[in-house]
Amino acid sequence: MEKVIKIEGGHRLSGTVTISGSKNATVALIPACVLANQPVTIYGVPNISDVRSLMVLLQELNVDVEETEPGTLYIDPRNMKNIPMVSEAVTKLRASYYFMGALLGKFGHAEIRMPGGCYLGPRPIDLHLKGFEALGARINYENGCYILHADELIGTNIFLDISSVGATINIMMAAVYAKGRTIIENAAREPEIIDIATLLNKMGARIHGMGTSTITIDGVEDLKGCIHEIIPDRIEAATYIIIGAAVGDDMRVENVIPQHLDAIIMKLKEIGIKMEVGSDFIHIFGQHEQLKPTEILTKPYPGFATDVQQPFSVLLTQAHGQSTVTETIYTERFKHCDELRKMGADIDVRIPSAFIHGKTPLYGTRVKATDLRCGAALVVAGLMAQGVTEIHDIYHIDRGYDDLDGKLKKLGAKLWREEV
Ligand SMILES: CC(=O)N[C@H]1[C@@H](OP(=O)(O)OP(=O)(O)OC[C@H]2O[C@@H](n3ccc(=O)[nH]c3=O)[C@H](O)[C@@H]2O)O[C@H](CO)[C@@H](O)[C@@H]1O
Ligand SMILES: C=C(OP(=O)(O)O)C(=O)O
Repeated sequence: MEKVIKIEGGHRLSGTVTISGSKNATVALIPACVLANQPVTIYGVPNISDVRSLMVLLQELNVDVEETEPGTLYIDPRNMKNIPMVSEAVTKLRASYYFMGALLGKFGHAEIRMPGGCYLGPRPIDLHLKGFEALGARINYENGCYILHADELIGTNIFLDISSVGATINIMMAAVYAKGRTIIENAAREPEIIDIATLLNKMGARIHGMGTSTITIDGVEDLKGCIHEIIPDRIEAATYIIIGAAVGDDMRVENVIPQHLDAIIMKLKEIGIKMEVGSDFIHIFGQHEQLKPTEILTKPYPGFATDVQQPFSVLLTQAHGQSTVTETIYTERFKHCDELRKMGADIDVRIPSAFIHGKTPLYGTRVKATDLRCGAALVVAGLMAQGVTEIHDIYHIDRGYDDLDGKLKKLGAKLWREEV
């Protein structure tokens, strides 16, 4: 027996949806909290399975973690024990690898098995490991487990060959207690990185330059507790804006930082979506004229986010003519195209690009969420399709979308979960 999401398509949506705290910030903020020597409270925590997996991992490390009210986590690492992280929970998400940087930074020692997360093609962690080594760590890989050890971490200059989000955050966490100054060059500039650095600075870290490609970390001796509110999820926001563009009559997406969505807003306007961009909301006006095709090239922030490419592609099936989506981050991130084809889309994939020929009607059928944003794409497609779409492997979707069903139902969508 498996739980699936069923969506009856063809209903127009309207009303307001409120965006939750950023998944990709949260999953790094939680491991970052163990660097403190006193309790930390974080607000705006999304109710997603990645957070529940991280709570299990904290408990295994004997960290006191409590959801004091919905969306608020109290994390007290004072009785923490640095035991090897080999449980199943590590493999449930990508971000468990942030415990490498956090534990290495705090204790000079970390043992952890290979993380999980979406399969988007190969996802090496060589840049994380090279960064730790540059700070003075020795790394062994034994029985499926990374063992990182340093008698002392010493600040140094680290140039990232690729501006990796994960490597930037992991190195930042390892370096907060290092002796002297660490400079990360070609650092990633994603808003989530600013959020993690802000949390660490509230604790007493000395990090500068976050949000630029040069981040400087001056090591400190102690990190205290603090309170922190997570930034809104720009990928969840983009997903609902795309839903508004696809099937909305008049939809308002609230709790967004529009600046984080500049590249996506530009593309939506380019294909013919009409919207008002407010200070912390985006209003999508319904019923657009014939959509125009476009070309998308995914890029690190502030470029077009790879995580949005998949749901955006669904919208492009409704544009008149050929659109091209080219991946420069994860060149194999096109599994959603196979599923969309089952629903009637006309898409050729020649890696690293997908060629989408529109406009084609979409029909409900049985499809599989092969990864998180493929799942999001199938939800968008299901809302647009004629008939009922049955989405399998929905655990991927639940990793990253807080109260998806509730939010969509409030907007007038017809969807439900069923054991099949
Ligand atoms: C939890 C989280 O925040 N996940 C996001 C994060 O993933 P993640 O942090 O894993 O992605 P990275 O920014 O590290 O990856 C960018 C590129 O660098 C490559 N690379 C990365 C590290 C490394 O050591 N070696 C290497 O070659 C990757 O294969 C990829 O081609 O950023 C991705 C790119 O915006 C998003 O799709 C994910 O949603
Ligand atoms: C790929 C993603 O997540 P993760 O890195 O956690 O697998 C995503 O959020 O689209």
